[in-house]
Amino acid sequence: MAIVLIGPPAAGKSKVGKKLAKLLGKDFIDTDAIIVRDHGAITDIFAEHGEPYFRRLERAAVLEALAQDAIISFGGGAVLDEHTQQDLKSHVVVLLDVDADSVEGRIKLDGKRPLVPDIESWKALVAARRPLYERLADRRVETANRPRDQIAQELAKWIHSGKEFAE
Ligand SMILES: Nc1ncnc2c1ncn2[C@@H]1O[C@H](COP(=O)(O)OP(=O)(O)OP(=O)(O)O)[C@@H](O)[C@H]1O
Ligand SMILES: O=C(O)C1=C[C@@H](O)[C@@H](O)[C@H](O)C1
Ligand SMILES: [Mg+2]
Repeated sequence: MAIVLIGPPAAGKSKVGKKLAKLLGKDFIDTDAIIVRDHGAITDIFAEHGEPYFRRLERAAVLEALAQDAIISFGGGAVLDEHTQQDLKSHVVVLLDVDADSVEGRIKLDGKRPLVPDIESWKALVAARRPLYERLADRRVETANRPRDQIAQELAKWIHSGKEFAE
């Protein structure tokens, strides 16, 4: 069984996932990184082939990742796939959440997300996805104004306690 981090773009899934894996002594897998490894930069894939093609590559990356007993950070939209939604039922799913005001600075920093070039598009995209993120998650963690180390430690404690199986 894997521990899967889902949530809005720039919520901190990749950064926190890496730290959590280290704390738990598990492998870390990032579905965006699998796609980049096999197919090149995400912005290029979107520009050359469009979103539906990207989502097919993403579904393959999700399958590769979920086959392993690891900490897995999903790309922000990986949960849109209905097969992936079904698959997540047999894994521990954590929603890393963040509000628009707190994410604004993070988004501006890199400009690497083709679907969220600015904060207005982030808001619209996250509003549309929020019910899905919340439905799939076993636990929700607020990341605004909290250091990544603290978030990773809180999650590691929760996993160690075994409570994720009872809740
Ligand atoms: N708790 C935090 N506090 C402040 N900044 C953060 C925090 N978590 C992440 N960041 C910053 O936000 C940016 C996005 O983080 P990260 O890449 O981990 O997000 P993500 O959820 O994986 O996004 P994506 O959906 O695009 O993969 C990075 O610049 C990171 O340094
Ligand atoms: O939220 C999204 O749909 C995306 C988030 C990123 O992690 C990448 O997977 C890509 O930019 C798409
Ligand atoms: Mg990421």
